[in-house]
Parts: sequence; structure tokens; C-alpha cells
Amino acid sequence: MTSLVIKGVRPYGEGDPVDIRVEHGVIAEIGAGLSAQETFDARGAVALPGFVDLHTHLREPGREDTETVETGSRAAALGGYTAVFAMANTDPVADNAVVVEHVWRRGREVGLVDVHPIGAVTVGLNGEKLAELGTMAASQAGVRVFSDDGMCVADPLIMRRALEYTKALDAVIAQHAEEPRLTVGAQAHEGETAARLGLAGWPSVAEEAIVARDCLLARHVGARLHVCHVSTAGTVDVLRWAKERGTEVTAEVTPHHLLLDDSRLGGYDPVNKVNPPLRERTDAAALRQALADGVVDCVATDHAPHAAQDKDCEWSAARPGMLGLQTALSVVVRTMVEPGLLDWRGVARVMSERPAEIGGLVEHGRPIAVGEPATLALVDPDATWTVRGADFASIAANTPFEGMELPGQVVATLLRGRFTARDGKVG
Ligand SMILES: NC(=O)N[C@@H](CC(=O)O)C(=O)O
Ligand SMILES: [Zn+2]
Ligand SMILES: [Zn+2]
Repeated sequence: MTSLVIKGVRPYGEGDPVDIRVEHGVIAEIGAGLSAQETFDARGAVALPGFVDLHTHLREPGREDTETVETGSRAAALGGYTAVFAMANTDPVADNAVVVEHVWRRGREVGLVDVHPIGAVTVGLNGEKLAELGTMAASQAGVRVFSDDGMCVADPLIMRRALEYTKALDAVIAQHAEEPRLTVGAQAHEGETAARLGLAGWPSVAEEAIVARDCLLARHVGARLHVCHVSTAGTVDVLRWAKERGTEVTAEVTPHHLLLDDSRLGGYDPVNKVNPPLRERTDAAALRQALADGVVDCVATDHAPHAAQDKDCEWSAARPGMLGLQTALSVVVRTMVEPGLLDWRGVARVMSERPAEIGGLVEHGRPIAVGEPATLALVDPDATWTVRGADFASIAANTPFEGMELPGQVVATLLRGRFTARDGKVG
């Protein structure tokens, strides 16, 4: 590997631009006027630790027509990500060592981001019988995050047992909080908009009731809990309450729940259909504040590719889910940095450091300092760009941000000193 100097970056957006020299994948020197065999002119870009996504749907195995480990890795690299956690709701489900090892191996072969498979909590995601968590943890994939995402682990006894197992494995359960008895047939956030449009409601309490129950269970068992895609102001209240009492709970929010709300549903365009649903303006505002305060720990994309035929259909038949990997940073800049809720240190915290800690990754979310891995996202804070789903690396194109002009552009991504994305191209 040749030596590299990245010229003119501002670590965490602080101070005057400096040069970073990289040797053997590690930051060897930070200073002025550095030189090496290869040079990359970063033109004043903000340097951040590479982003970590705790919640990505890669669709391999089973729906390779919508995304693969390779195409999802390309999207991740272009979005500034250096590690992603791949959800288990594939076909077959990642509820055993064979499937998680396949996803892990494909991630290594592609080599653009560290792909960490998430194992299912229950066999087939059916909520009835615990999957072999220990075997998945002991496999080559070294699974440390378990989730039935797409489905809620609704049975409290199964959830309790799962928390007991993951405590012993030093792992964490990422819960899709949705009380299924309260969301039968649900199509949109239960509120004025859904009532006017004639869509069956998905009430906030269906999320909040499970989050409250799981916080109590986690505390009772002494286990860690992670809450996926927090979407309501009420869930923020529950999380604050639980954290104040010392419960080991962490939580993520998606870019789309930070920026969008159910006022977009008027045209019945299924690109806006997602689980949990887009809520109200006041919910989005509460989520932004909670992310700034740390009550919500991090941003996770819930990148959920879907084929055109599963989205370009009537609302009730469409699948829920939205792309997120290539727009996450820009949506965080729009919703958090521009209004002054987070500075670049804060962006590093919510997009890299906290998710790395929650997922148990020791090589990601590291400080930008000599001796640390050169695993970085370089961001032009002044650039703006227009979202075009068709241009994304993902096979699917279901972005709710289509046509929006967004701030902040990833100019390069490095994984252990190697460019995985540069000037909008992979590698
Ligand atoms: N978020 C979604 O609307 N869909 C996800 C599942 C999930 O995250 O619950 C999917 O797999 O498509
Ligand atoms: Zn989910
Ligand atoms: Zn998901």
C-alpha cells in the first residue's frame, strides 16, 4: 500500500485546514505541508470518522433484484459509511449461522464497508421460538446485534428470554417496537391526515407501549436494549424516563423521521409509506431535539430498498420502506446542523461514535488522531446537490427525497486508509 496525504481537511470542522498522512491504513501524522506518494486534495472538507449504520436492509439472500451486499455496500461507501449492520429479514431469514456467515463473507469479498450481519431473535421472525443466538454469536460473523426487524418481538416472555441470552453473550437486541394487536391493517400514522385520507391508523401508542415494556424488561433482566427507528414524541418521553432511572437503553432515529411528516401523504404516493409511519410535525421536532440532547443516541438509516412493482402500486398494496444510505448525511445537515442543533462533533457522535459503541465495533467511530485507523468520511459542508434516485448505487430507487436540493456532500470515504468512494464514484 502506498503512502497517502489528504491535503486540506478540517477534522470535526474545527480550526484551520491540516494535512493527514496515512501509512498502512493508519493515521501516521497530522500537520501542515505533509507529503507522500499519493495526494488527495480535500479542499477544506470536514473530516469525520466513517459513518456506522446500525440498520440497513441489504436484501441478500432472497431479493437480489432490489439490493445485494455489493450494491448496498457501494451505496454505503458513497454515503460516507464504513460499516453497516445488515438486518435479518432476508429470504431465507438470517436466523442461523449459515446465512449470517454468507452475508459476512460477501461483505468481505466486496470489501467496501465492514458488513456486520444482524441475527434474527426468533426462528423465521415468527416471534414464537428463539433462534440459535449463541451459534450465530460464535460463528465467523461474530453476531452481536439481534433483531426481528420488520416484525416486533411481541411476546413478553420471548423478549425476556432473548434479553437474558443476549446479556450472557454481551450482545444487544434491536427492537422494532410495534404492538401488532394495535396495528392490524394499519396504513398510516393514526391522526387527522389518515382520517381525512381514509387510511387505517398506526397509533403512536403501539410504539410507545412496547418501548415502555421493553425498558422495564431490560431493567429487570439487567440487559441492554436498543430501540429501532423511534418515531414519536411519546417514545422520547419514555426513553428519557428510562435513561434517568439507569436503564441500559439506546435508541436510533431515521433521517426520514427527522425531516418528513404525514403532510406528504395527500397524493397517496407509496414512496412515503414506511414503518413506523411518518408522524406529525411536532413528533419530528421532538425527535430532532432528542437527538441533540442525546436521549436518542444515533441516526440509523433503515435503508429499505423495494422493487418498482412493490412501490408503484396502490397505497395499501405497496411495501413500506425507503432508501437512506446516500442521503443520510445531507438530511442530518439539513435537520440538525443548519438549525444549530448539532455541530460537526455532534454529527461524528450520532453517525459514527455512538452507533459503533452500540454495535460493539472497536475499529470504527475512533478519534481522528495519530495511530488511529484512517477510516474516514470527508464532507464538503458548502456543496448542495439534487437527489435523483435513479443515480443511486442501489438497485432500487425508492427515495422520498427525490428532487430535493440538499446540503452537504460526501467527497470521499476511506476504510483503513483505502478510498472506497471518491468524488461521487466508488473506489
Ligand atoms: N422500515 C420499513 O418500512 N420496512 C423495512 C422493515 C422495517 O424496518 O420494519 C423493510 O424491510 O422493508
Ligand atoms: Zn422496523
Ligand atoms: Zn428496518
